[in-house]
Amino acid sequence: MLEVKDVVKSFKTDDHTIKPVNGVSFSLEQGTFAAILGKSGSGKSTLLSLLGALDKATSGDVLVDGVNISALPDSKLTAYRRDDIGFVFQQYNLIPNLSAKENVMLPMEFAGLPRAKRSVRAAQLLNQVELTEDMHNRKANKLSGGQQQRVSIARALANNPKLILADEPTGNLDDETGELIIELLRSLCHEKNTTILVVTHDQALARKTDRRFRLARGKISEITHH
Ligand SMILES: Nc1ncnc2c1ncn2[C@@H]1O[C@H](COP(=O)(O)OP(=O)(O)OP(=O)(O)O)[C@@H](O)[C@H]1O
Repeated sequence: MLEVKDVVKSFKTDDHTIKPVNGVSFSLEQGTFAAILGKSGSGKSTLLSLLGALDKATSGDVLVDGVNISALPDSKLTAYRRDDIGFVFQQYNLIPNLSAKENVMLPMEFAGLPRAKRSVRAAQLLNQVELTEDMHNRKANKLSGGQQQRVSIARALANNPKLILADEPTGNLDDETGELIIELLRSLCHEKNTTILVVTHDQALARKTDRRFRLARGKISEITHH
């Protein structure tokens, strides 16, 4: 469902051009839990932003379910980001003074789902990520890190995306909470057949994935299957 073909991203600085992503190709089948690993500066976040259409590749193609997102006009990219991709961030990026449920309802509102349906679906998703009901109406800034990450995963699932992209989802959590979040992502992947790609330094997280891609200086240096 994801095909990345010879993708390059270059930036011009004052006196030279740098290529944080320099000819990356790989593919992922639907329902795969995959990780991108690599040292700091190896190009992981840049690659993730290309896959999520937060930035445009300089050359190469990114196909999601057969649609080449590198060729989509800007007007269609907004809909792609909203409908086809779920984002999970290290810092959760919730709206602090909205409740857990309101945070999850927000992307559904952008997608035009009627209010009553948004409310029911948000509650279902929060139950799915095992956030207890007494937390649903609690403001995001009154939740623990692990609880906030659960809300952010529920929000990522809101519009039933084809692909979830997660940048260091356990980076701000203690080991035990991180472990629970890893298990949650893994079960979502395998039970709901969602494709999840995480960028991580967390070895415990990487060990739980089905496929790992190691980046070094903007290129894939190693692929591991499990
Ligand atoms: N907009 C930009 N302009 C110029 N250089 C950039 C830009 N974005 C990223 N880079 C450079 O590209 C390289 C790769 O950055 P990237 O953030 O993708 O690495 P990373 O592997 O995610 O690192 P980390 O693990 O530290 O987050 C770095 O040297 C960075 O400085």
